[in-house]
Amino acid sequence: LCIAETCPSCSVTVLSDQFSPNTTSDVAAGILIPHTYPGTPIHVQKQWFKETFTYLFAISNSAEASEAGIHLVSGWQVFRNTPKEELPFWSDVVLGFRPMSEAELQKFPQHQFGQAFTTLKCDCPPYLLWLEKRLKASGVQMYTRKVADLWELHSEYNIVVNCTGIGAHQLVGDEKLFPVRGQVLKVHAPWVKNFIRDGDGLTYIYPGIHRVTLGGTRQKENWSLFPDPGTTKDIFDRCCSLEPSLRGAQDIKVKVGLRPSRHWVRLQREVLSQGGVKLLVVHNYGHGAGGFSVHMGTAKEAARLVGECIAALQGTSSRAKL
Ligand SMILES: Cc1cc2nc3c(=O)[nH]c(=O)nc-3n(C[C@H](O)[C@H](O)[C@H](O)COP(=O)(O)OP(=O)(O)OC[C@H]3O[C@@H](n4cnc5c(N)ncnc54)[C@H](O)[C@@H]3O)c2cc1C
Ligand SMILES: O=C(O)CCC(=O)C(=O)O
Repeated sequence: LCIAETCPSCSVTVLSDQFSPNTTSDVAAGILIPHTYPGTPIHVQKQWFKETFTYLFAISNSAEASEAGIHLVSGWQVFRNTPKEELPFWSDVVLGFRPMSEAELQKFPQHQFGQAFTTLKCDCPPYLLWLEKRLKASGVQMYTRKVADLWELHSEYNIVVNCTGIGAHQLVGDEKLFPVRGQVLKVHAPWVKNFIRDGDGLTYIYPGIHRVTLGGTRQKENWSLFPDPGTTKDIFDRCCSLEPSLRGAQDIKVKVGLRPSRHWVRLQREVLSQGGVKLLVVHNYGHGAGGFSVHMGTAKEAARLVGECIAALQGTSSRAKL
């Protein structure tokens, strides 16, 4: 979408073996709380987060908000022990970040420190459909197709943007990319209005417009997409210990996704070449546990790299497919 919007002369096609609701992004809780990529400078990560926050905040303040599934949510991140770093790098991007008061902490007898703030939350399946609608309105073509090798696209396209998430492990043989399996529950509990996140990152409760997401697990190198019933019970019990009223939650649905994890998001240009023929590639994958929180910032950077590729192509003769 960023490419279609920033480069109207390009003809953009989306190829994917799965669309919503069958992607990792559909499983995400969709909360805007960044995770840290150890291999990326913090100021860059902050910029990605800020751009994403600003973009979604504008949607949350528009008539599109409910169709796009975006809303503000306030809540608490609680810690059993006071963390070394009391101010995360994103604290001045979210709204109203402050330490929790004694009165608020009384709700969490097992925790001794906490942070209160307001952030954005997205119901990912409606958001993805909303994005698809905007893509189609911009004239973008969408086809179901599994790509076995990027090179197979060279005769049809000048530039390939690789946003395949965990699929890049097989597609480009990236050994630095690994799955971190996450299981979550989506429940009906409309009285839960505030988010609660245990600072260890394992247990969280995120109310959305229609359902509340309860999490979670972080299982490195586990490729299983099958829900585990023992894990479902464990997640439910952990969440009920943070918010006992959840015992009354109904219609529990279980989802599993594989976080496309890497020490840094692979956001770079590459030139593939065979027999003197070149294919320009922009990679944008490896967003791990925080892909939703930085999606617009990284998409803008990917679109900028596509702009560089176009400039390079304009200096050559292979412009026919643009
Ligand atoms: C349980 C869980 C909870 C999460 N919660 C949050 C959260 O609250 N906040 C947050 O910021 N992040 C969260 N995340 C992380 C977030 O979901 C990911 O970072 C993000 O979804 C990655 O998006 P993506 O588009 O790169 O990958 P995907 O959503 O997996 O999309 C990749 C697409 O590429 C297609 N594809 C792959 N290989 C090929 C191929 N060879 N040919 C054609 N198409 C291909 C796939 O079909 C898919 O459509 C969560 C993740 C999980 C698992
Ligand atoms: O970490 C969080 O609190 C949000 C959910 C998430 O990003 C995840 O489970 O990976």
